[in-house]
Amino acid sequence: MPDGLSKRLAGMDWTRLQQELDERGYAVIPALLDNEQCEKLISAYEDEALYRKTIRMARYSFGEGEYKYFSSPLPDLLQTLREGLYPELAKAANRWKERLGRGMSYPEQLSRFLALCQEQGQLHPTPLILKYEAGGYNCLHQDLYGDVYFPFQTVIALNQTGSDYAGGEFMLVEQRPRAQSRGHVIRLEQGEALVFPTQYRPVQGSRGYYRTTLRHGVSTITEGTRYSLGVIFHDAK
Ligand SMILES: O=C(O)CCC(=O)C(=O)O
Ligand SMILES: [Fe+2]
Repeated sequence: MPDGLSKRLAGMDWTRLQQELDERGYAVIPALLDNEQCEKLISAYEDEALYRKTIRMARYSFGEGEYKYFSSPLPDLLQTLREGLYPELAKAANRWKERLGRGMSYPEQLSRFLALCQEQGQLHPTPLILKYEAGGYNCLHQDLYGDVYFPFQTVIALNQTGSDYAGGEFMLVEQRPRAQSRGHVIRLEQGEALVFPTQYRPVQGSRGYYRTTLRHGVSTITEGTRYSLGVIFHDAK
């Protein structure tokens, strides 16, 4: 199964993705997973052996809904996603590091980046599956789990807006220096992935690049149940 995914990743239009990331900070990858892959992930939601931790969001005032972190070793599909997306995103991360004049250098391979996480005691995998029922939502936040962090993350819609649920748009809010915040609303189709900045992005200004701060969340699900898959690259303490 991940063979098809590896091919899909290898055949992607990475040039366009790089351009979109630079121009607006985020990029959509159409049909990254097929419906069967999405449905398999959803049907494994109750298979507790796959997960290391369940978070009920209301308990921490994170929102309303639930998510589960996959345990190590990650299922093949998640390992393939993380490994396959990382190298191109690391190129973008290093380019942004130059533009922002801050941050670490990102190794070319995921395994080397994860070794850096390990050195800082960040040992636990962070990919997660989220489930929101009607009334659910995810407050604006950033996913930082220690000193080492990767500046991009990915979320994949596992079911279909319109037929499986209504509402539940992905929100990205960009806080600009000494200016009002700008909001982006992204409606993802089943199997589509969104690559977005974990914390900052460089924006071209009249005197070079400046930095905006990003937070993401999910608007209220008004009907049905929404499932999503989060692929975060840095591991957690
Ligand atoms: O459910 C979503 O679309 C967003 C999940 C999220 O916060 C994440 O993947 O980091
Ligand atoms: Fe998140």
